[in-house]
Amino acid sequence: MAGVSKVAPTPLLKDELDIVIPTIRNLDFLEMWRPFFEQYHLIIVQDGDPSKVIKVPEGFDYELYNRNDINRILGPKASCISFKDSACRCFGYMVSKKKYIFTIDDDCFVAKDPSGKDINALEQHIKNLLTPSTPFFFNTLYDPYREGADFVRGYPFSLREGIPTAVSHGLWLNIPDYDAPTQLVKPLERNTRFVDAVLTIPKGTLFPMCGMNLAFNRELIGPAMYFGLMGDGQPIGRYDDMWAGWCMKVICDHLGLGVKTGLPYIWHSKASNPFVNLKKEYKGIYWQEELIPFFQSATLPKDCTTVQSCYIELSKQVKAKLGKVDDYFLKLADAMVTWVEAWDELNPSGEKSVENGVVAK
Ligand SMILES: O=c1ccn([C@@H]2O[C@H](COP(=O)(O)OP(=O)(O)O[C@H]3O[C@@H](CO)[C@H](O)[C@H]3O)[C@@H](O)[C@H]2O)c(=O)[nH]1
Ligand SMILES: [Mn+2]
Repeated sequence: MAGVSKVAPTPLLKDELDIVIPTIRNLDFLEMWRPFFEQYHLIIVQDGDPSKVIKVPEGFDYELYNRNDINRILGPKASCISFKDSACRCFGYMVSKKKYIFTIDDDCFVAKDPSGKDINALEQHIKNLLTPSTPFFFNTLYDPYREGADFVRGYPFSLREGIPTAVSHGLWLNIPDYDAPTQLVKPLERNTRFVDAVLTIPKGTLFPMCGMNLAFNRELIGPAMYFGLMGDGQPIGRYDDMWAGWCMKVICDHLGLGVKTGLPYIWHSKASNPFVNLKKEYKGIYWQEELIPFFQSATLPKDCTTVQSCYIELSKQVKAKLGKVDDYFLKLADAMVTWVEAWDELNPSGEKSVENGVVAK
């Protein structure tokens, strides 16, 4: 029948996906997401003062963890979870028991597509995660698995099966995720450009992963999604998601897992203070000129076949090669090990080998 879509509806995955929200404020923003989120279980990671009561709108199914809970559950290993920084969200990844995670900031709202339709960001992330990635050969018509697109002429048929997708990185309308210097120079700049595309990030290419609107397959890559030590007592902030993205991408490339970026968009409503951000970021702005070459040249041994073993190996290389940049990286390397130990303690199902993107049973 004309006009009837032959495309299967996107599975809800409502019992296989947790939504992780780091927060220091009441979660009124959930009202706007209610049509899309109400069927899902939320994991709220309350940062800052644990005695503050976070109000969650009625009708949502959630568990909430504050700093007292984190300390109680992890004991001394809680030292690897940041305090007074959105990096605390990774505790939610660790305590979840679901296959998929979607994490979103509490100042991110439902965006509209050019037709004026509300964007179900979660549905698009699920589509991205359930369809393969193509990191080995670039498809010029973007996502070949999308309705109305395909592989173009010259695309090797031997590569058209693609590989499993581990991470789906969404974008933001209105306030873009700019660094502090850019925010200072362009305080009024707003992102109004809706680009209707999903791209696989090619193998061997790093990217700046933003934690604001992000989903991933926890079973494939969860142990690598450590949002590095930031915030209280740390010399740097706002590089938690960047650190996770660089470690994750090196491991995904090694294990044959894919990473996508593009749709879905959310509406990012609040620009954090650029001066506060500059104070948090400034060391990272020059450190990253040494960090990026480190990750670009990082190689993992063939016998690293699990995410955990890859991550531990990476932490050793961080300690050996980045300790000279600053003692902070010696502490971060240790925190990476603590994170994996804590992960395995809370997720005793054991390490699983990943061979060419396929998790061993
Ligand atoms: O100490 C804190 C501060 C904030 N949060 C929660 O984290 C997110 C993000 O907070 P906010 O929107 O105020 O900050 P942004 O600068 O826009 O954050 C984005 O930039 C990067 C920071 O690393 C990251 O990609 C985004 O988070 C909100 O949910 C706050 O409630 C916190 O937990 N602790
Ligand atoms: Mn924000």
